[in-house]
Amino acid sequence: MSELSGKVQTVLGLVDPDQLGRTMTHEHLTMTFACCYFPPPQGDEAVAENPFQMQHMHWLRQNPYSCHENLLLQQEVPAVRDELLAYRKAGGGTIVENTTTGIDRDLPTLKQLSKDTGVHVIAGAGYYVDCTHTEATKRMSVEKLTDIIVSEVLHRADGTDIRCGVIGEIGTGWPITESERKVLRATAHAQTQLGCPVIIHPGRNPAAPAEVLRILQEAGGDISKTVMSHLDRTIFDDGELLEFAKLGSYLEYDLFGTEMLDYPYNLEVDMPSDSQRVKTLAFLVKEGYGDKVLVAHDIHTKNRLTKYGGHGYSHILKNIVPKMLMRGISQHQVDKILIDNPKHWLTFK
Ligand SMILES: CCC(=O)NCCS(=O)(=O)O
Repeated sequence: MSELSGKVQTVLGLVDPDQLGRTMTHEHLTMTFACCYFPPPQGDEAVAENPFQMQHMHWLRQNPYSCHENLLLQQEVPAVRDELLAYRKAGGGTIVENTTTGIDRDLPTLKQLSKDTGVHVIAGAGYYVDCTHTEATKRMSVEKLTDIIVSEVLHRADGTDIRCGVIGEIGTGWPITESERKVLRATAHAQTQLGCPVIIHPGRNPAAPAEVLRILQEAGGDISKTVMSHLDRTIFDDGELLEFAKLGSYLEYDLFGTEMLDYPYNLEVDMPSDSQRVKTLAFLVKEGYGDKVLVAHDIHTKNRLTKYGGHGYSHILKNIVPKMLMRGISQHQVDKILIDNPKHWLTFK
């Protein structure tokens, strides 16, 4: 039995799962999203160049990916520290930090933030989407990729003495590229060796989540210990959602706080409101999937910080939980979503 078995691995070391408390399973505290810059809508080119100030934040709410500065969350460490203190005060205990190779994972900063705030932080191993894979990464064999991922969890990552506690978010697009397929197979092989949690960023197509699970399963991955992220912008039909839920992964609604009329990466997508997200959670609970639901905000741009008028990392605890209760989700079930399900997912086998 490995020393990890029955424990959760944070950036400060191993902890007992009962210590985690309320957990957001998909956040970023420091990263860059420059890889996914999207040109502004025609006619708005000048607006996109406005100084990064409060009076321009209304534009960023609808166009977050069209301003270079907005994509540099790593410039906001002091503001994120304040937000984590507020998160702790609001009853939060743990944050899973999903920044992987390709979007500027910064483990020393995560460690310092955890020390400064008392919030448990769990870091992610592995690789983001194809466009961030280096040529060297693309040339690697599945075996080599597996060794790197295993080492990031078992030994250290990025030349630090810090270990990752989950694999992911592993980035995939649609269609899934060859390099992404290799990383998925390596993820499954590493998970088999480690008995660890895995979290996936699927492509923006309703068929993408199931296809990812198929690849993982074929490579020996443990679907019951795998989280499918971003379902709020990926599967919209209730029937399709139930078909996907049957496959057995965790079901994550992690874009709480985002309202965007034109989702630039796929204009077919109507991004739901928070009220619609809560309705979907209630539906999944009613259908018997209460043990599989997870929630988060996936903060990955500056404008979502409270410093810039955004909802911040405490939005779910402060605003969404009361709404869940109002819509008939019991306190017991809320606790499952915020405490028990993350704890079970994050504990090494
Ligand atoms: C790195 C953050 C991330 O991937 N967030 C998901 C954004 S979206 O695909 O849901 O638009």
